[in-house]
Amino acid sequence: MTVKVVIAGPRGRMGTEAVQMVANESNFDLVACIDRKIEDAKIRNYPALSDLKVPVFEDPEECFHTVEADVFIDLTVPDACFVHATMALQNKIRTVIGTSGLTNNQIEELTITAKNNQTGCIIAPNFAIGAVLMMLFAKMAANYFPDVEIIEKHHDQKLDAPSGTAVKTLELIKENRQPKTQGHPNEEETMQGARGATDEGIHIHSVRLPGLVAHQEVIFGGSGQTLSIKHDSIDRKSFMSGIKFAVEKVMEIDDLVYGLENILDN
Ligand SMILES: NC(=O)c1ccc[n+]([C@@H]2O[C@H](COP(=O)([O-])OP(=O)(O)OC[C@H]3O[C@@H](n4cnc5c(N)ncnc54)[C@H](O)[C@@H]3O)[C@@H](O)[C@H]2O)c1
Ligand SMILES: O=C(O)C1=N[C@H](C(=O)O)CCC1
Repeated sequence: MTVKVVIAGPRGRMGTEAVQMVANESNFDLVACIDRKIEDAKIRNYPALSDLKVPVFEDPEECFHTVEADVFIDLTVPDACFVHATMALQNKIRTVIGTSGLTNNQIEELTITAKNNQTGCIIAPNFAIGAVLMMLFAKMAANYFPDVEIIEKHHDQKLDAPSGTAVKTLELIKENRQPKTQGHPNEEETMQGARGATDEGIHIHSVRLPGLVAHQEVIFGGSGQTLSIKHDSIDRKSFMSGIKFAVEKVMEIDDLVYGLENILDN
C-alpha cells in the first residue's frame, strides 16, 4: 500500500529533510504541502522544493478538503501545528507531529480530538532512536538516583526552551524518581536563572549556540559517583528514520500516542 503524505513546513530545516525522505521511500507518496503565505513561484525557488510536483496550500482546511491523504506530518511552530493537527484529525487524516512546544492543554485537546475521530496521532518530541533510548535509560536510572539535572543544547534558531525532548525526559524521570529537594536547602541564585528551570526540584538548562544541532545530557549524582547519559544529533538525517517509523505506525493506531518510546518494539 502507498501512504499518501502531506507535509507542513516543507521549507524548514526539518521539512526539507522530510520532503526528501518521503520522495526516497517507494511506499510513500507526497501529495501536498502546507506552508505559510508565500507565492507558488517563490516557494519553488527553494532548492529542495524546486522539483516538487505537488500543490502547496496556505489554508490547511482547503488542503485537507481538496487532497486525498493518509498521513499529515507537521514540522512547523506550535500554534500553527495545533490548528493543522486539529483539522487533519477532524478530517480523519492520521497525524504525525514533530513540532515541539505544544502545551499540555493542547496535547490533551489533540488526544480528545484523535479519540473522538478514531484517528491515529503520534507526537514525537524526538524522532532520533538514540534520543529515545537516552530518555528511556534516564527513566531507568531515576529508580536509583533521585538527584538529576538535564542539560539540553540546540542551534540558536530554535524557538522553544526547554526543548520538547527535555520536557519528555523530565516526565519520564518523574515516573520513577522519588520526590526529593535537590541541592543545598539554603541555595541562592545571585544571578537570576543561574540554576535553570525547575520542576519538582529537577533542574533543566537550555543552551542555544550556532553550530549545534540537537544534544542532551542527563546527569545523575550519587554518593561518590555520577552517571551521564548523553545523546547528540549531529545531522537532521538522524530524525528521518523515526519519522518514517511514525508514519508507518500511525497507520495502525486510532488514538493519540505521545512519545515514540510507547510504540517501539522491545
Ligand atoms: N521531533 C523531532 O525529532 C524534531 C527534530 C527537529 C526539530 N523539531 C521541531 O520541529 C519544528 C520545526 O523545526 P525546524 O528546525 O525545521 O524549524 P524551521 O524554522 O526551519 O521550519 C519551520 C517551518 O514552519 C513554517 N511555518 C511557520 N509558521 C507556519 C504556519 N503558520 N503555517 C505553515 N507553516 C509555517 C516556516 O515557514 C518554516 O519553513 C520545531 O518545533 C522543532 O523544535 C522536532
Ligand atoms: O531542532 C530542534 O528544534 C529540535 N527540537 C526537538 C526538541 O525540541 O526536543 C528535538 C530535536 C531537534
